[in-house]
Amino acid sequence: MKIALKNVGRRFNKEWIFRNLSTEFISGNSYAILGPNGSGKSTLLSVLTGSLTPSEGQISFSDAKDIPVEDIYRHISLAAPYLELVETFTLKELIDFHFKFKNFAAGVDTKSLVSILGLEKSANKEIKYFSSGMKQRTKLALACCSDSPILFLDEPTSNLDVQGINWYHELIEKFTKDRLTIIGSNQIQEYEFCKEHIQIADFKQIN
Ligand SMILES: Nc1ncnc2c1ncn2[C@@H]1O[C@H](COP(=O)(O)OP(=O)(O)OP(=O)(O)O)[C@@H](O)[C@H]1O
Repeated sequence: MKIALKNVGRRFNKEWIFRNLSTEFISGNSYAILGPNGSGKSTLLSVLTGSLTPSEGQISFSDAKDIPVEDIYRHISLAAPYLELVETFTLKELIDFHFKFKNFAAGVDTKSLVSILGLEKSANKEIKYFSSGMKQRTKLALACCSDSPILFLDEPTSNLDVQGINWYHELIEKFTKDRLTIIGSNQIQEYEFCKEHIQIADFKQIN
């Protein structure tokens, strides 16, 4: 799986968030998109997931052959602060719902996913009663335990305590092999395993 960008830029009104970004994201590698609050990490992630169109330049998705942008969602899993869970579902119902649209990663099923989460006692609890850390773990586990070849994680450790951050590292270790993993972050503990770094500031232009 490959995502290729050629001179890609995105602006909102007259403000360029980034410009002249040419790079490739390739399966088997992990990439960190870095920058302070408001620099454009989520904007670039939205372009890479195909949910936001570049204002200039070209983006292409390919596996053995080209994948049209309107189909790329089939190949992607995403966990992000702006993605809401269905609050009226219990954890088990949420897992069943999610995996109507995605397949489980090898060796995972509903029971083992609840166990990976360490939330056996909350399997029948509605998501609206989950703490913010429990919700964040759930988002990460749903994304990581899906069999999609591309994994996007935006601010993956938000709301996680030290124990939760260690749990995140184990999840990454177990479920990112051979995938294309892209992390939007400004915290080292979220992306220290990523060999490739993209600093949004390197693609800023003064208006
Ligand atoms: N739909 C939009 N319309 C106008 N401006 C927007 C829109 N979305 C984002 N922006 C602007 O783009 C810039 C980058 O925002 P973005 O959310 O990508 O940053 P970020 O690096 O992810 O920030 P954070 O670390 O705080 O999540 C900000 O100035 C933001 O106000």
